[in-house]
Amino acid sequence: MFKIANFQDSDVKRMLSKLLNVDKAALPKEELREYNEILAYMETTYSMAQVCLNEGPCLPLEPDLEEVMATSRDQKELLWAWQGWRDAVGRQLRMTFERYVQLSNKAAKLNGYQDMGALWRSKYESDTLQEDLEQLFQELQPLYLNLHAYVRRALYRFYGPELIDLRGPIPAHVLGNMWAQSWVNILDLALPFPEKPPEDITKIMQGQHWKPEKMFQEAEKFFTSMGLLSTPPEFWKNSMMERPTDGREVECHASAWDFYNGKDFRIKKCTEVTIEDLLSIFHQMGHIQYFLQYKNLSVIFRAGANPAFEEAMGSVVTLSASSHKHLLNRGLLSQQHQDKEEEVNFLMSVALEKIAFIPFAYLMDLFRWKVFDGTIEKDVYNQEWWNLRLKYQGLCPPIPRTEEDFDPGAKFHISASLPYIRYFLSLVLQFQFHEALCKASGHMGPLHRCDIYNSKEAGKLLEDVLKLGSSKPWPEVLEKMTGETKVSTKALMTYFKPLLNWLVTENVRQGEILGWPDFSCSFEE
Ligand SMILES: C[C@H](NC(=O)O)C(=O)O
Ligand SMILES: [Zn+2]
Repeated sequence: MFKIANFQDSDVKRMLSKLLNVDKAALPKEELREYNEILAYMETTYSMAQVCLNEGPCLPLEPDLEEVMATSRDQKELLWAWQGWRDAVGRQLRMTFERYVQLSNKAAKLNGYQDMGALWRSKYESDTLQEDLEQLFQELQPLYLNLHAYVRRALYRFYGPELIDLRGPIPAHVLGNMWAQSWVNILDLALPFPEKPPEDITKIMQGQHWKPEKMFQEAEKFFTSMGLLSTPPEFWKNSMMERPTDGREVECHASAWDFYNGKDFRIKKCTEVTIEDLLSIFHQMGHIQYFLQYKNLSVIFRAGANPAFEEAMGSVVTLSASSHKHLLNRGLLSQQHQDKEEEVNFLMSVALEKIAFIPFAYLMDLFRWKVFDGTIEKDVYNQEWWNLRLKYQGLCPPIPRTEEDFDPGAKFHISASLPYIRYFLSLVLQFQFHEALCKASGHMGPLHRCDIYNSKEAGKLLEDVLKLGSSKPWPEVLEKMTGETKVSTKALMTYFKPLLNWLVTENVRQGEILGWPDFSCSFEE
């Protein structure tokens, strides 16, 4: 055992403190084997699960069940997919998850942490993390509550009062997504100016015969246009860009991989030719760019400044890539000018993706931290999950749930033991980064019209940050990029200001109630 205090050099001290945490490897051999079996079982159950129609085919999550959740407007069909997925996955994982929690906490204690939640939070090197997160969430609440009330009204217009209570939570199966974490797929029901619908970029991509490889090339071109690094030949040879057709069972949830040899970097994704998948590829390419930029650091520093930085790097590029200016420039839109109303429609589409996500991204680890620290005991896992879904997202299950169910297990990151607070922090950080990079690129005008494509100045600023990996405390890295040492919601609020103004006016006009005072979950008879 070495005493870090005896060392002077700050880099050496930083390295040693990181080396001290060996995570699961601290478990005795037998329990480590059991832990790995448990993780393999949870991930395999998730990736192999299908939901079968009475007569006829069984549907996997990607692309089939996600397609149903995104496009069906028949609430019975939506309920079938929603319930079927939770029966096929969540229910199967419940017992295993209880043992996963025990072994995880044992490993955490062996590394000197109170529980696994404390070990996960330690990656942010802050003893005020939870208070800071709650503060960020409170600042974003008005934006979310206005969006929730507006979308609830839109769903009420379509599904009627027997399904939607204008003073209550929204049933979780009609929001266009299996976990109601992104509502972008019901934009058609919630378009502020329906007489000016946005062009369908997926249709344009398919009309132009886009293929998965071209989507990856398009994302890489964005990074190289800024003077950043291109991917090595191994990337194109070793990546899995489509679901295999040779019968191999794969985990389709997109991911990026660093093989830590300076040459082998890969993305695994079951790509469909859609705008949603194109933006997801930009996100994954952001991970790859981070790997490339820090590949010459000592291996202990080959990570993001904190996990949220890793998620934000791809997402910040996506903010430019999804802008009207960029899509027009890349031939994916034909309509030159966007008037004020079309701009509100555009901001609504971004808000349905990003603002709807806020409470979901926050509660995913609020739930797991409480499970790890024992606040949530195993015989109430599911009701506590839904208490959080009601409190933070204003959602209800579409049908009664019991403790036979384990609905959190139906989300990939819980079956794969992947922490999630990184996505909440990334949501705020990516707008802070976007504002800084847009400024560096010389952008003038509203933040939501900025596109940093081709900007060498923005590329240089990004490169200086990416190269540092996790070799410096993240506040120092944040200051290098933005001049600030604290995560701030200011840039996000600036980006959505025009939409919030419109939403508040619209909700006042409709006499909407913000929130869900009728908090009970009424179930369809
Ligand atoms: C937001 C998160 N993205 C990712 O895993 O790449 C998710 O899909 O839930
Ligand atoms: Zn990611």
